[in-house]
Amino acid sequence: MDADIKKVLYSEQEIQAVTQRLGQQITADYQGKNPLLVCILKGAYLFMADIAKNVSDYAEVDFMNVSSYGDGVVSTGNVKIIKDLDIDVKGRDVIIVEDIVDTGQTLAYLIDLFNGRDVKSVKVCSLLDKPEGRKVDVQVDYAGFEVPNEFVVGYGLDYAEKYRNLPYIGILKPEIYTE
Ligand SMILES: O=P(O)(O)OC[C@H]1O[C@H](OP(=O)(O)OP(=O)(O)O)[C@H](O)[C@@H]1O
Ligand code: HPA
Repeated sequence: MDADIKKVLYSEQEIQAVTQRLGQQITADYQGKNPLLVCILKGAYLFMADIAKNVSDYAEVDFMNVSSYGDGVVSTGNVKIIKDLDIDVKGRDVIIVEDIVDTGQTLAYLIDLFNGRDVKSVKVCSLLDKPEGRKVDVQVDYAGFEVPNEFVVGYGLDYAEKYRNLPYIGILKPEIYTE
């Protein structure tokens, strides 16, 4: 699998350190509240587990599966809900847990959706931020690492469903995919 990776950007150890830092920040900011951590599947499945373990105050978790990339490396721009939340978000302090914010289209869609469902507040925690990919202006409140404008995989992120189980974040060799 490593043969498909051009460069490792962030090791498992570096990711653990950043999830600790973000978990501590969230714990401090939400003291006395009961935030709902919303994991955006599938990409955020590993990050969610690490963030949840590092939020030391009381928090609830729920899962939503949305997709807009299909099997390609370019967003279709059409965000589809594959699985919705189980918990009612009305009046809740929601923290969206994402693996990456790239064009920003998924996040813009989700923020609109949750505001329409009358949340008390909505913030965003993303392991990766790719600012050069942005097509829609969205803000990441808790960001792990900035990545360059290349297709990255690992630690939850896929190309055509592969590489999600890599324990690190790496740049995929361009010859592996076709745009
Ligand atoms: O900022 P954007 O350009 O919208 O990209 C970010 C989204 O794309 C990926 O999801 P994807 O649609 O690939 O589904 P997946 O999480 O199941 O892989 C990723 O997990 C984010 O949710
Ligand atoms: O760079 C990326 N890699 C994997 N999934 C993604 N979804 C948006 N950008 C990316």
